[in-house]
Amino acid sequence: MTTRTPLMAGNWKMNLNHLEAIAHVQKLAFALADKDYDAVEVAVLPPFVDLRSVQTLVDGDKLKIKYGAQDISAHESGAYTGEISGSMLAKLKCTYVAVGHSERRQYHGETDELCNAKVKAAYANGITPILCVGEGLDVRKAGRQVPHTLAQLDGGLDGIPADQAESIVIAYEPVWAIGTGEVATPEDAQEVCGAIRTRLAELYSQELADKVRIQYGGSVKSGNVAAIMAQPDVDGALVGGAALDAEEFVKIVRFRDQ
Ligand SMILES: O=C(CO)COP(=O)(O)O
Repeated sequence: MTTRTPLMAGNWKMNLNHLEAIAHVQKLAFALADKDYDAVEVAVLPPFVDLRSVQTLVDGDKLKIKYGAQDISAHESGAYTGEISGSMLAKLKCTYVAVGHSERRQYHGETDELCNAKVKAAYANGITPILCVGEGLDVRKAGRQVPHTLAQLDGGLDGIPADQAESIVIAYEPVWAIGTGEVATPEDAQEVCGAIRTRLAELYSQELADKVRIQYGGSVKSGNVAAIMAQPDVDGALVGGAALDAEEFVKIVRFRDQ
């Protein structure tokens, strides 16, 4: 069985301007020690306008913290007002990019087809996608969370070859648990994360499925992270609100101490 390094990523959403971003990353850098980075990969996903500042700080001080964007254009360049291309993100040395976050699907009508194009755009530029999947409350109430989430997974991975898919990160984020304070139980998280890994094995191979990191996201805090991380198929967390508080995020990174 492959050991997967947990990935704790803070999705800042539309919070923290570039000055606040610098202060926040400095706080994380000050608090986190080499042993934290040995045990866990730590990443932040700031707004686009912060990325240059974060890059300058991380490069200048040789910080071990990784960073990435919250979205990517499906297009490489051209007349797409307001969009940011994968090559621009690669130039800023982004390691990760979130694709298909439920807020993008909900407020910007992003379909599985578009998410798939964005996954391809990320790989074309050497950036690792964090493909976000998960069901809304109506689907959960109907007990259809597994088929719904797996359909999003299939759609996002369509045509992605194994040599790319083996590095993908999947974030299972049940929409009803995002920003609501209502966290999925560890068993809820495991049910769907386990089903995602089984599907990856069907689509590719067991060996590949064992390598892929599957995060849980939705009201993760220092008080609930340990129980969620104890699940066999949960390999990290995609943290929203709690990632805006540096001390709290550091506690989440140190989930084994909680
Ligand atoms: O959407 C999320 C991370 O991408 C989760 O947000 P919260 O942690 O604020 O619920």
